[in-house]
Amino acid sequence: MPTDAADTAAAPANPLLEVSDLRVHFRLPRAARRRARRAPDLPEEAAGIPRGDTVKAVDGVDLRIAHGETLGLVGESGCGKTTLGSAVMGVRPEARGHVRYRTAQGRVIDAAAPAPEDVAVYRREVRMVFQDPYASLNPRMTLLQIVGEPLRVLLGVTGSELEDRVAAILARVGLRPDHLRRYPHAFSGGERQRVGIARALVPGPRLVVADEAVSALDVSVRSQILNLLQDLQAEMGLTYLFVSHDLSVVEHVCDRVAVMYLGRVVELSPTAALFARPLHPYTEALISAVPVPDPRLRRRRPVGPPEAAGARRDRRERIRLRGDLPDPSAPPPGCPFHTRCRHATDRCAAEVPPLREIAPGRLAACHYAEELSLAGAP
Ligand SMILES: Nc1ncnc2c1ncn2[C@@H]1O[C@H](COP(=O)(O)OP(=O)(O)OP(=O)(O)O)[C@@H](O)[C@H]1O
Repeated sequence: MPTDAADTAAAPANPLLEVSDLRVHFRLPRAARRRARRAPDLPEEAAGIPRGDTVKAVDGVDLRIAHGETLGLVGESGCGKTTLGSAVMGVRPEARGHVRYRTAQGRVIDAAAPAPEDVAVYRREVRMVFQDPYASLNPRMTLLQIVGEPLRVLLGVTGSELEDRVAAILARVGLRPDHLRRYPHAFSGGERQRVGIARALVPGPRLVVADEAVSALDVSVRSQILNLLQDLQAEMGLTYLFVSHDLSVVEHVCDRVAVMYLGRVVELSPTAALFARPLHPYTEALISAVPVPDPRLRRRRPVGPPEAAGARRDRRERIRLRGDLPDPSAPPPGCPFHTRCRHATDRCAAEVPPLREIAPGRLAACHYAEELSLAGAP
């Protein structure tokens, strides 16, 4: 019998991070609101002009991440992935709800409202790897300054100890430790991303939010960085929230995947199950567009016989999503996906489907998830 998401056994019992009823709503600037009021019945093709006055970038998300797990967060551009990641980092003042993190000492910090003494602990233990290795490194700082800054600011490390620790982490991410005094421009995109990873890991975090961490890299470099992230995870006992629009990458590195659509999680499943048999029509469409896997990527965990997901996907038709992502300031009533869903009925236009447990460990927000899952069985 399906149950509500809040009661489900789909999530780990003692999570490292628990996000509950997280909402990040952005009020649009006044000019955009004026335009919207002047043209309330804009045709769909007049996209780009918001029709509402608020964008619900994240709208009631519940997630739990277990220690040592990699949770993928996927969805089209604009569905709220980055906003959710930044709310987890505690840098979204608009965030409402809870982001509860269990520290190494076993205390719980709410990133949405940390006590003053917890701010530095959170910044040390929860770190971020950014997408763009060019924009995210200050070109006027040396590697020693860039990577050393969190050690200096968060842990008060200085002098030769600072140099030693920076050199050690540079070596660990595959860079030459004697390059301490070089500037970012001397490095390639892949090397810069290694610097970004070193900067994230140097104060000894436990949770890392990787936001499109390999999207800006050449395909050949991408697999090296992903393999590095997986090695570091095993070695340092890291937990990852892995934000990506690239499902082929997510398939290789994640234990579970949360699929977002217009600010909500519409499916949450273990990776192998999600790729073998998606429960939500949106997931099904995203997966049908995934290209053949990159053979250079190591799999984090075996996902069944080699024939499994890839071959099944080859047999599956490519599903073209109708139209673009709706205006996020005026989402459709009922199921937010119904305007693009090939299975939608009148019920979908009227009733919001709750995120509920469809099978053990698997949640979906679709009125017809059970039927679709059976119909889509390979
Ligand atoms: N500061 C902001 N003010 C107003 N709207 C915002 C702001 N930041 C994000 N948004 C809107 O919130 C929605 C979600 O954006 P977000 O960047 O989180 O999506 P995303 O899935 O990460 O997309 P992408 O992959 O393109 O970064 C979008 O409609 C975006 O335009």
